[in-house]
Amino acid sequence: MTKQPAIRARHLDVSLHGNTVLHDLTFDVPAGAVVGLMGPSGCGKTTLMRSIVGVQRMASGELTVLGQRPGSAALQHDVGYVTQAVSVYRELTVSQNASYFAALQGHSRASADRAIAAVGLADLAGRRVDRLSGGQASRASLACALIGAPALLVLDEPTVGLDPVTREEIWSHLQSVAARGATLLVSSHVMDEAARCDSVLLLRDGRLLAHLSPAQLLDRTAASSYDEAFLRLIRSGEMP
Ligand SMILES: Nc1ncnc2c1ncn2[C@@H]1O[C@H](COP(=O)(O)OP(=O)(O)OP(=O)(O)O)[C@@H](O)[C@H]1O
Repeated sequence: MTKQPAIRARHLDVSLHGNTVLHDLTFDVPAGAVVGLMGPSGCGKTTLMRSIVGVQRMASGELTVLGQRPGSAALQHDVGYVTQAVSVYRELTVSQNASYFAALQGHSRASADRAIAAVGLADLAGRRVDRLSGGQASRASLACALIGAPALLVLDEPTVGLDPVTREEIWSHLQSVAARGATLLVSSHVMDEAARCDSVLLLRDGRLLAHLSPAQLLDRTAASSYDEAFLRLIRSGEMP
């Protein structure tokens, strides 16, 4: 039996203040996959993520998340979302933040501790977020989204502005979350991060250019790097 996709979009249009910013998007994110969401600044990545987590109204088309309407009460504990900005309380410690988010969702202190350990912050659990580095603070946000082991994690540029070593660490945490069976949708500007994903959704000007595996991306564009592959796709504007 084929599992239902974690995210299913059909002819999805989304408008912001009268401007259509997502046009006719049709794609599936398979359950258990790590899917990258990539495209130039302003192409609509954040808007698509906000639609998926149910904080952005769609104009037309269909969008289902774990078989439900985005943002429905049934999904409350099943979807984790990490925005671009660090979304934890800076004046609280990592542990206080995680315990607070756990309590809000009716989860135990132990689940908060597990989430902190899962992002490698156990040693810094007692430190205030405003006394952490940027990468550590990003991991603190990620820990809060991991509490309760949501089935779908939507992460808006979790590695933006981070050095390659910290990016590697974050990806290794994400990969261990995926290994547990969660579905991950992760946006990024760094095309090399396509290699970390099972497949990549490429957006340009609010339209889906392609949904390919990393190997297909290189093959079909005859490019030697993900940057080059992406530029070729963007410039051709055509499905490979
Ligand atoms: N409040 C708004 N009203 C009208 N248009 C908006 C509004 N907010 C964003 N937009 C436009 O919607 C488009 C998509 O924006 P979005 O933030 O989703 O892009 P993005 O791909 O996430 O960009 P970035 O990579 O820079 O974060 C952009 O062209 C932006 O100018």
